[in-house]
Amino acid sequence: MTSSLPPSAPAAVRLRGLVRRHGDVRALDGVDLDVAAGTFTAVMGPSGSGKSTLLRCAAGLERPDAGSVEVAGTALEGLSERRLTLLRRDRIGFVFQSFNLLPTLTAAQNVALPLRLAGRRPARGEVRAALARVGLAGRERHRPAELSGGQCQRVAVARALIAGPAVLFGDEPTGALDSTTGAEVMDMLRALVDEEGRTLVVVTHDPLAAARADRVVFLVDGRTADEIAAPTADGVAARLAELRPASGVAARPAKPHPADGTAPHPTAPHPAGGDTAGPAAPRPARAAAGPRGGGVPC
Ligand SMILES: Nc1ncnc2c1ncn2[C@@H]1O[C@H](COP(=O)(O)OP(=O)(O)OP(=O)(O)O)[C@@H](O)[C@H]1O
Repeated sequence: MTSSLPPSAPAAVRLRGLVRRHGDVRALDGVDLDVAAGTFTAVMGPSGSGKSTLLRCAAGLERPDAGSVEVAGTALEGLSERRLTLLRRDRIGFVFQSFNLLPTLTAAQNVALPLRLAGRRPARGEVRAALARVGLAGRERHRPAELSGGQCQRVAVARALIAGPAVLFGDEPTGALDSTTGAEVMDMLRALVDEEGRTLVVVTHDPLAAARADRVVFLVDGRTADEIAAPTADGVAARLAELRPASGVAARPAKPHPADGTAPHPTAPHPAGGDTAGPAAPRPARAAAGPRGGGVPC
């Protein structure tokens, strides 16, 4: 199934025939997807259906084995590692389930980091305004350990947006938060689209979170299986239940992750998905200590 836009609509992200293999597993098996600028897309699907892989390929964190990725009109294939790194730094924002803030830096220093890495000194008030925009006015000097989980994710969002990316990707950005805090973060993300015309693509397992999006795209076995426009939580949950294997077991093996000790995932903090060291980025901490509420430090 192809999820495309009318020919006139500008695409912030355009994926064509995306294939990504991990050994024998085809994590992505020919995905076509267009994301219109200024819209909020949620990506859902059973465990192992390829959601994170899709996001990482679209954001230039992983190279697909076949197919093409275009972000804001720039084709990613064929870019050197250096050009890809610069594109990620300047045009792509990424937030992870596990926040990935640098613990020794204040909120303001974390947010300023992508600009510093680009050799730019933040303009006066720029970082303060970015933090205010995500509801953290007055928290500039707090370190991550002095912030709640929801506040940490807000810092991560401010950091991902500070360079003015064309697209903000989020891999289960509320997955480590309790439901109330997660809902507040999703509302904030929704407001970024409505009030600032940002473009968001977010992987989530939560139908309530997905209902904040303009559209939900469902992946099954590495392919787009369906999509719902103007989603409701009930509609999303019902479709998801239909798409899940009857046994309730993941159709394909769940990915290895650090908690299993089965794969050496990199753990270095990754500012705004645009590190200078290359495409590696930490995978989300799936087996985190549990949901984090408003008052629990990150
Ligand atoms: N680094 C990797 N090494 C080996 N296999 C991988 C790797 N990353 C993903 N896979 C495999 O690719 C498939 C898709 O994984 P992916 O993480 O994209 O799925 P997902 O839909 O995000 O899953 P979940 O909802 O559980 O996070 C899975 O079968 C997974 O085991």
